[in-house]
Amino acid sequence: MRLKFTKMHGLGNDFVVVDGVRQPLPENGPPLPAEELRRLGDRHFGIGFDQMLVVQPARKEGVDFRYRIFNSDGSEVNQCGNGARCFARFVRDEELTDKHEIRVETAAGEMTLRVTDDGLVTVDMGAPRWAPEAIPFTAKAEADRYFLVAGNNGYEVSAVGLGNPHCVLLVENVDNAPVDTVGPLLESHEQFPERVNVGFMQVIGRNEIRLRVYERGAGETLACGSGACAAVLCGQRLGLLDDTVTVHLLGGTLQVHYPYSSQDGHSGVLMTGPASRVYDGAIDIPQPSKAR
Ligand SMILES: N[C@H](CCC[C@H](N)C(=O)O)C(=O)O
Repeated sequence: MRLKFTKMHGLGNDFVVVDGVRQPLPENGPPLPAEELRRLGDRHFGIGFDQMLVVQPARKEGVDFRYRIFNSDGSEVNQCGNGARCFARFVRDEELTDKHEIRVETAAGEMTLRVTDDGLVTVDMGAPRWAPEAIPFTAKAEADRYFLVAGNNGYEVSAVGLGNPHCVLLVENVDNAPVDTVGPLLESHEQFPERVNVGFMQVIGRNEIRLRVYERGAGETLACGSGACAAVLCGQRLGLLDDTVTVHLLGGTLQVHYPYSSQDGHSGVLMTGPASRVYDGAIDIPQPSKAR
């Protein structure tokens, strides 16, 4: 099978976007066998990506599309902030829609994406989930801070869900934060039954932070949209941040705003940033051997 794809990125968090509207892809489950998806995600043996995004036709009223997200380790996940922006740009570039406001169904629920004339995209990431079981996270009770023991050390973290789980640590300076060591340690911490994205946040002021993220299923990325929202939410909960925050990531800057309330009383986290297209490609995928 020849698979057409588009390489995109949101501040260097990079994606292979596959069009499941005009290509025959499975409606559920991975678009490819997991080992093939991991091979394509490999930056030496494949195309290389942090996540694969699968764009699919809407399957219910009130939404324009559905899209699904696969980490480079093959795991399917429910949320990707940078991916949502690239999805919105993709469907407009491909003339699959001419809307500026796009409703999309994801495994985390429905989201509204707004594409503005300056090429930026604002994503309503939905309301934060603080209850441990909704993150999911194992804890006796919901709290502003949790103390995790990992290896021979203890770590104070905040935890929040945005359709995907996040924990956030405060650091003095992201430049020397222990992302490579503490990131993987906490990513697979037993109190996060579905693993977790780990954010290292340096507070510059009440409207500005620096952030690095060790992503679940992908390792450290140059940017993490849901991670940026999670860090702002945790910083607000700790009384350190105001409603609108500029988030400086390795790959660039996002604007995060919370709370806002739409006409129907919905209150979600708004994230605004760019979405970049790099190139279009096609690759031959071995057909799974037919069962004899
Ligand atoms: N690694 C994440 C998915 C991608 C999120 C990130 N790329 C973003 O922009 O939000 C997870 O396993 O939940």
